[in-house]
Amino acid sequence: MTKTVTLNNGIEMPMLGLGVYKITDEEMQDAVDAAIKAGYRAFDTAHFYFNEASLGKALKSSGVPRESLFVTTKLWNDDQGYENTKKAFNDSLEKLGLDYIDLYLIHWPCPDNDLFIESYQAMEALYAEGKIKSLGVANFKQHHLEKLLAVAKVKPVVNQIEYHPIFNQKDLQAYCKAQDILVTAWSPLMRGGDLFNNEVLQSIAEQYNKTVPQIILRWHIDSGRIVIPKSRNPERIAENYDIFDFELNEADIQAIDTLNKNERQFKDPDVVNMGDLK
Ligand SMILES: NC(=O)C1=CN([C@@H]2O[C@H](COP(=O)(O)OP(=O)(O)OC[C@H]3O[C@@H](n4cnc5c(N)ncnc54)[C@H](OP(=O)(O)O)[C@@H]3O)[C@@H](O)[C@H]2O)C=CC1
Ligand SMILES: O=C1CO[C@H](CO)[C@@H](O)[C@@H]1O
Repeated sequence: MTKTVTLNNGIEMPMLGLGVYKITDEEMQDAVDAAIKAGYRAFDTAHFYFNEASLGKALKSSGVPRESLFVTTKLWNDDQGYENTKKAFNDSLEKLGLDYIDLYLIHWPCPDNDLFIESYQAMEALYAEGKIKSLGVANFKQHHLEKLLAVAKVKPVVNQIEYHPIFNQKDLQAYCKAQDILVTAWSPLMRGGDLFNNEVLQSIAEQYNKTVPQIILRWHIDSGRIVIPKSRNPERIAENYDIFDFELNEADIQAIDTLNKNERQFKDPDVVNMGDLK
């Protein structure tokens, strides 16, 4: 049974969802079927992933009632600005085949265009119309949030940021917590690879009779972060969900915290601008 968390607007959000970046249209139906079967009800996509239509189609064919699903999508950098945001949102809504989005995020703050306030104001208008149930941001550093919070009428519920054992953003999470904003960890598994061979993680995994990815995901959840691991593989999708029958003790959480090297795997949000990442 998924653990949920209550957002600052009273809405319940699952703490584990399926990230679908790089899941192709051809792979989507099997991935969604496997996820629904395992118990996932939350899905994280973006205009930038170019798979909103196949995600929407797969969710529809799952037969799960709309009110039991939690769908997140994101405003792409090139679509920032008041009118552009409304247009981009409606486009995402149509592609997903939905009549509302559970959580809509500004994907990157984009310091060069300084449009995120305007974009957010358009999102507030869509929120008032009931087309977006919760508003949020992604890749916002503290200074971006301060600027937004100074004018926002509706508080963002989450900030979705890069977070994994090698890049631990504890200070930003603490700032978000003080503002009643939750952190969602993107690349929660650091996209796998060498991290899975880490000896500290392997020894904790043995102790709990779990796999390293399961330990990392549990570390996030036990530290108060929502997670959206991506997998296209049905076995790994199920494995990543099978983490609700144990909790890490404080010593193990701290041992994983000490793996931090402050190394982003991706660009600093202060240098990601409109037109980047095409
Ligand atoms: N807001 C933002 O700017 C960003 C948001 N995101 C969101 O976060 C989600 C997750 O992040 P992502 O960058 O995809 O990286 P993840 O940390 O979720 O890692 C995904 C990779 O790990 C592999 N993997 C997943 N589970 C396992 C497992 N149990 N055992 C072994 N390998 C595994 C997957 O391979 P396989 O598929 O073959 O199983 C894939 O290669 C994205 O899909 C997206 O929704 C991501 C980046 C930026
Ligand atoms: O959501 C995303 C998926 O990952 C990309 C990096 O590989 C990011 O640029 C983007 O923000």
